[in-house]
Amino acid sequence: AWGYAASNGPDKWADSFPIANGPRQSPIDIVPGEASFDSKLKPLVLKYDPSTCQEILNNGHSFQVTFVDDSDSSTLKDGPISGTYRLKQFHFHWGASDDKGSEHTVAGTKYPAELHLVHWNTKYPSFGEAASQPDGLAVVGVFLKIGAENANLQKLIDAFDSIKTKGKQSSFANFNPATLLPGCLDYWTYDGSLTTPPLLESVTWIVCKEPISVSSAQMGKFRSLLFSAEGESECCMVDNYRPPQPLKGRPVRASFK
Ligand SMILES: NS(=O)(=O)c1cccc(NC(=O)NCCCCO)c1
Ligand SMILES: [Zn+2]
Repeated sequence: AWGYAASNGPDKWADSFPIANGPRQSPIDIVPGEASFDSKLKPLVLKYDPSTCQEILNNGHSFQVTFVDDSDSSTLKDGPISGTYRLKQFHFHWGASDDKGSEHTVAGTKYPAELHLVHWNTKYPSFGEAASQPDGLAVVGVFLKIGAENANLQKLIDAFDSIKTKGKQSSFANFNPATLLPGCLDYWTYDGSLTTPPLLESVTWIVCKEPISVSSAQMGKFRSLLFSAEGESECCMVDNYRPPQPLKGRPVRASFK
């Protein structure tokens, strides 16, 4: 199965998922000077209902907070998209040290971690259906930068003891993902893909320019999670990021000057 080790990591994914070398793969290196300001881009409209927060789980690749998505309670609208996209889950990617970990990079700069808020287009019947459509998903990416301790991230970290190993999950209620958004919602947007297998080219990427803070000690807690299941030899969950992929002529637009 795929992972992030030398034997099954990003350089090997094309063996089982040939779309890995496709025309709209993610992540990318965002070069601000080459992005074009588009005045037609609208501000993001994110409406999240904490009561839709369901559980937190270790899926063996990251930890994920999953939401009830059977109604339009938690949605993303406007921005570069048309229609209504429902929040399904959010998760993170991070490094073994504070000098790497994000998937997108900004003019080559790597952040220590990146948050992905995953939404699916309600013109399709489910996440699974939407994930196979070119306009099926919209993922909001938020960079994490080392600085002050983040009390909102700490609520997630406090649940880590119950999801240390692959396959563990626990109930997680009343968390408001809006508390993880930066104050300014300026963004870059481009057409891309899932950054993990099956690497489906169905994602409108919306990457926020402004990072949120995380302390180095809090990053240390992220690194205490395990890729391995209970009873297996312990493998720290670190470096679960795909490096930037070729842009292949895609435009990157900016919502700001
Ligand atoms: N990293 S990401 O592009 O935001 C993204 C968003 C939604 C799904 C995925 N990838 C997957 O669901 N892969 C299937 C198996 C993952 C762990 O069970 C990646
Ligand atoms: Zn992700």
